[in-house]
Amino acid sequence: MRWIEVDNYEQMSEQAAAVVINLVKEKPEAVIGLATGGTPAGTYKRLIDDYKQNTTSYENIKTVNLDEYVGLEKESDQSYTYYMDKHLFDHINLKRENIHLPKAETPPYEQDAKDYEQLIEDLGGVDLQVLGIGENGHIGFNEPGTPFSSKTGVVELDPSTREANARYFENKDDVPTHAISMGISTIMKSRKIILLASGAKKAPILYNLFKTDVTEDIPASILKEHPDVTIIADSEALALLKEKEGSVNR
Ligand SMILES: N[C@@H]1[C@@H](O)[C@H](O)[C@@H](COP(=O)(O)O)O[C@@H]1O
Repeated sequence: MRWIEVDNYEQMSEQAAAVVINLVKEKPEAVIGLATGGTPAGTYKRLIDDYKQNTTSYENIKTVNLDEYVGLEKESDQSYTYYMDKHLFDHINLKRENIHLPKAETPPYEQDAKDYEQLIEDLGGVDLQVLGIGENGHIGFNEPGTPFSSKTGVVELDPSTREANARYFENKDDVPTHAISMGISTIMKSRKIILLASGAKKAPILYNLFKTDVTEDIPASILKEHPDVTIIADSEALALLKEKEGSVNR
């Protein structure tokens, strides 16, 4: 696991976008795993700027998103489908048929999850997975305690995750209780992973992640067993770690 410290959100976004753009140039038919949330939004903005300025083409790129809320209509402002359209897909030349998110709109959700796992396999696996991290160490929507062997499935959201994501909803109670998420074993099959973190709220979990052994209590800790993971985090997110351990650029 490689740790890279950058000054701020803008630099984190810049570096993450550069990793994606390099892959798109090297492998124009790559499969890219994408995340939602506040953290990767700046990365997507840079991908759009680069697309407009340098005409980097996504014509043959395929995308698979990590997760989607169960039971929300795709058109709903809070669905991850809507998020991805608004923040990225509407602005670059990805083909609609190459964009994939778990369905999760209406039952049978378990079947949707199985189909999604199969789809990722059929695409040949993920070349690059972009990850954020929950304040409790979740990746995708795999909450603490999720078995590392988990495949894509229907997962229950931790009350703390619903709380953290309530800012995107009108009402706290509107936050769905479940999601379909790529499993931890699914994420681990990605050939390369970048995990992004920004802001003081992520400082405690990054410190815990750095210090911990691999444990299901901190889902992101499994990434220590992956051969190609880079954490790109800003100074605020690394503040506690640096205070206690010194430099993290290693
Ligand atoms: N399912 C998503 C995760 O993929 C994301 O990494 C996390 C952090 O979100 P943010 O980037 O807004 O802090 O939130 C959500 O729960």
